[in-house]
Amino acid sequence: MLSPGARDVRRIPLATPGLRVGLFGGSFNPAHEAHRAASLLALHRLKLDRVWWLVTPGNPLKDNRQLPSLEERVAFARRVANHPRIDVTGCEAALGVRYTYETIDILTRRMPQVRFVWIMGADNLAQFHRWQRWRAIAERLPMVVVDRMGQSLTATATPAALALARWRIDEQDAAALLDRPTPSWVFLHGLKSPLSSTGIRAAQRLGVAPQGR
Ligand SMILES: Nc1ncnc2c1ncn2[C@@H]1O[C@H](COP(=O)(O)OP(=O)(O)OP(=O)(O)O)[C@@H](O)[C@H]1O
Ligand SMILES: O=C(O)c1ccc[n+]([C@@H]2O[C@H](COP(=O)([O-])O)[C@@H](O)[C@H]2O)c1
Repeated sequence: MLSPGARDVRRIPLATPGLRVGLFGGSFNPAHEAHRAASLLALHRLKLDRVWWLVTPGNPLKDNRQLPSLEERVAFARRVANHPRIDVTGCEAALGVRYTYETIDILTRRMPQVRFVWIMGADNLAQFHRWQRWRAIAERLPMVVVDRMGQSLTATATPAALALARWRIDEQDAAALLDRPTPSWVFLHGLKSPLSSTGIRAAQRLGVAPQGR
């Protein structure tokens, strides 16, 4: 049986009909300022009401043996997010899903009046063709890709980006993304943070300050 605290960690945030919600999935091992900055960039440029950080029980493409518990990652992510429009949840664990297609399938069915958009960093666009049912994800909801240091030029030349290229809209039309039929996606420039969880974990092991802090 789950403790009351664990239930809170896994709860789906509340959303009223018509709300514009960005879904930002991640390992958050640990959460850092670039996650917050990417969320705020998407919030402002797409005129979202909220961003939900979906702390994954385990990225299906990563080795998760060293992954801290969901409870620890959510608790720390909440401290980093610290924003009235960002909700942090481990609800994928409660829903019993790990693949993003399953997550969005459940959320869009349960909340048909909520207008969801998937948010990811440019490194994930470069891997997107390896995700389960990635084409179906692009058909189910609009997507926003946030630039990431070292990925600006290469990410848009990767298999999924090329396959979806004709549905990419101009960045200056980003605020209209949620009003368009899917597939539809936008690449947002304006964030070039070198922060990564990998770098933070390495810095913690070495006892030095992470790059970008
Ligand atoms: N510096 C950054 N700039 C833009 N997007 C980022 C940045 N860091 C993380 N993201 C995005 O945030 C989401 C969650 O990322 P994640 O929790 O894996 O952090 P990470 O820093 O990429 O971790 P790791 O180094 O362990 O892969 C992903 O979509 C990722 O692309
Ligand atoms: O659905 C998939 O096949 C899939 C494959 C790789 C990553 N994802 C999702 O991508 C998000 C980013 O993961 P990460 O580990 O890069 O932070 C997170 O929500 C993962 O569940 C999803």
